[in-house]
Amino acid sequence: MALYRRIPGAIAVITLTNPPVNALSCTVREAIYETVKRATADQEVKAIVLCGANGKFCGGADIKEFSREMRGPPLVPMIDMIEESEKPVVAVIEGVAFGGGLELALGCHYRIAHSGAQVGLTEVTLGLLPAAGGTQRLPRLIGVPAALDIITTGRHVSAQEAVRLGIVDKVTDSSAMEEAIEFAKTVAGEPMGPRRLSLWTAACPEDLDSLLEGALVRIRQRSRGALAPVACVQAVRAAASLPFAQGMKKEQELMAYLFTSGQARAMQYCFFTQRAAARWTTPSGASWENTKARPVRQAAVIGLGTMGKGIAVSLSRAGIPVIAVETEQKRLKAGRKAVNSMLTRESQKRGLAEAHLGSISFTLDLRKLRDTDLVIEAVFEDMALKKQIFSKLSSVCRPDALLCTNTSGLNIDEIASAASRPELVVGTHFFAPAHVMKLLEVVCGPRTSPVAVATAMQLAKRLEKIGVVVGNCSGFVGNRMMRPYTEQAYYLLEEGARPEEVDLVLEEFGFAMGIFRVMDLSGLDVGWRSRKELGLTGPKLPPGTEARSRGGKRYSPLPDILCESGRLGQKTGRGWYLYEKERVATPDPWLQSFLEDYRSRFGIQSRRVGQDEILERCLYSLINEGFRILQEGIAASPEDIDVIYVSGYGWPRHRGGPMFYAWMVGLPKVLDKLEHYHRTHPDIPNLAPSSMLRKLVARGSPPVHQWRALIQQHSSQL
Ligand SMILES: CC(C)(COP(=O)(O)OP(=O)(O)OC[C@H]1O[C@@H](n2cnc3c(N)ncnc32)[C@H](O)[C@@H]1OP(=O)(O)O)[C@@H](O)C(=O)NCCC(=O)NCCSC(=O)CC(=O)CCCCCCCCCCCCC(=O)O
Ligand SMILES: NC(=O)C1=CN([C@@H]2O[C@H](COP(=O)(O)OP(=O)(O)OC[C@H]3O[C@@H](n4cnc5c(N)ncnc54)[C@H](O)[C@@H]3O)[C@@H](O)[C@H]2O)C=CC1
Repeated sequence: MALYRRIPGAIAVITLTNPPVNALSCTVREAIYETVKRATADQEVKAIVLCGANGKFCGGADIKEFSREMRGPPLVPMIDMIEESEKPVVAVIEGVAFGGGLELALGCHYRIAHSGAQVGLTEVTLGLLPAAGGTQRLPRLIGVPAALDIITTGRHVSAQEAVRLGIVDKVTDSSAMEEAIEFAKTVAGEPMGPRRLSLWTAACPEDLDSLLEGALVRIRQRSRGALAPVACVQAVRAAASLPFAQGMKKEQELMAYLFTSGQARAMQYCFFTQRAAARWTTPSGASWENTKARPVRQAAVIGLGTMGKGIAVSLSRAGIPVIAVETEQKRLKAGRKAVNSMLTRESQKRGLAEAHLGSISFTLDLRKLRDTDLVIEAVFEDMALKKQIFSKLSSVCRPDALLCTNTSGLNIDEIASAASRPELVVGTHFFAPAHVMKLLEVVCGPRTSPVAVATAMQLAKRLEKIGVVVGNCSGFVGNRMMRPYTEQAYYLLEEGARPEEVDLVLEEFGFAMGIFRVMDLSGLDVGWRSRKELGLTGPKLPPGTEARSRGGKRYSPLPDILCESGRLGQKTGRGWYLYEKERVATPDPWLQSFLEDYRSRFGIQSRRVGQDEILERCLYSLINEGFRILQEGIAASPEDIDVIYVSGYGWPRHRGGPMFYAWMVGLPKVLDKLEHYHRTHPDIPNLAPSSMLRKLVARGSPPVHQWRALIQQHSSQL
């Protein structure tokens, strides 16, 4: 709702009141209409101040209403009514003004913000565009280039930047409300015509076409295949070239197109599932509601390699003092140098004084960890080494210290068996680069206590990451699902495809990089080491093992052969691609002839593999593994799997995540295709459709949010 009150000085104050973010629900819109009409009709009122309750102006339209039939007064005429008011309307922006919230403020004649506030037209992140006049008013207010950037990225703009750009008229460190009231008194009675943005003309550069073309290029790089940012560019073009009314018409047409698109549905699904992941539960009844996290006042990181460095930076950035441990002086020195320069870059980027960062001390002595509340181990992926460290930690650390491992797939329970308090051992699987990537898989072993889960999830929140609780199995959720996906990619090469063909299909789907480019970037030796560890290749492989079969199942030795010949990816200048210029992947003629020789050596008839087959075999095998994970209770819900893929593996947000995508495609189609590919390749067992998929199809393919009820009938590993 919106509360109305009169205060001395002939001011009416209208307060949006819809916790937690004062979203513009049907009731709120009705109340705004009514209160603005009341204020404009009241002869005693000379100016109107519009604010939000509880220190937040407005989080925009009520996203929950998008999936229902629209009721109540629409936003556009409501904002027009405010703009047309003869009495000045001053918006008080505290907390946030996002999406429809900022559009509402743009309809007001003045905007006064608190210095801690943020504004933004965030609709593009929900698969939409700012369709309450935002695409037309913002370019008129701040010019086309700056508006184009804000509208197509949906980025959050600080109050300081907002005043610099002219989005708000004034920023204050003290009470924005008081400032706005005083200001309103000074402008009461002035003509409001010049303050109506709909009457302005957008300042437009001469080279408008090249500006818009440049934006489209960046959009294709950032989010290939996404409809909303492209529609945003079209709407801004309308603002630059058409009168306001015609621009508004274009905005509405584009919105109608986006609103009913599967992409908008997928992105709104992502918005809610990301938040739902924090509400974890385990079948034992433990949950985020009934389990208190332990306070973390000091943390430690063991190992300052690729991951440890980023983890230490993340902790420090959250204001947590860190002790970083290495094995030898040289590595410690290198780690310290790298961490310090990352922190300097961070503080420059965020405009933070270094004093706001948690201090980091560096040591070779594990005994220095006696007072830490939480330790994160990030040493080599080696079970014996990890067990040795956990055993030492048990004797060095306080008995209640939480012991976390960053293993990317080893058995948490086996690691915990080396600790004296296995219930305080939990997996905290960060993703590279750890100070950038948002995902944190919180891996719960059979003996992990609820308090350990709660503390790790609380840590995720403090580090501004998205924590998702998963069960203990080889590769957990994310990496386990990657295995069948990468295997299919190798098999496709064996059968006749080229790496660049596979990558192109995946990039057209929306991944920022195809799988072969990803492997080249992270290093082919990562998977090679793990295959050697598993005895699939290398010295542990029993003599006489067939080259293309392991345990009666198909196996591709292609990546092993590449590694054996020193092709480890970007770092060696060649892998699946050639890198003559740093980081620029070019198809390698050597690889092409190597693949031809390989096929003829093994009598494989090369064929043209179609784009549909590439996409279906890669994605459906990954999705099928997701169904198995659900069936085994390794993930609590399909939504959790989707959050993991969108926030940790570059799955395009506008496709919702693998499980949501499967539902959008149609579960019967996914089942059909898997059956077909499994018939064609009976030696690839993970193409056999999982029983969970069959069950869902048999139940009529219910929407994703109903799967959880079916899954609960299965055992859970959480
Ligand atoms: C605001 C935040 C920054 C707050 O963050 P934080 O404090 O961290 O809290 P959260 O955990 O994120 O949120 C708390 C809680 O609130 C819920 N929530 C947040 N925002 C909203 C919202 N806007 N609506 C509903 N609920 C919201 C959130 O889900 C949490 O609850 P939980 O899920 O239960 O845990 C942060 O929340 C944030 O960033 N929020 C989103 C801000 C945003 O993106 N806003 C934009 C919304 S879209 C918008 O405003 C669009 C428009 O204005 C356009 C309007 C035009 C509409 C016209 C429709 C015309 C259609 C024509 C089509 C015709 C089709 C046909 O022909 O049929
Ligand atoms: N590299 C990646 O992309 C990811 C790795 N992981 C996991 O994170 C862990 C670390 O991986 P990386 O950082 O890539 O390894 P890395 O090889 O880059 O670094 C490991 C570091 O640990 C140090 N170390 C080894 N033994 C030690 C000991 N006893 N005490 C203190 N330090 C010791 C080494 O000196 C080295 O600096 C592994 O378990 C890995 O599986 C998880 C997610 C992603």
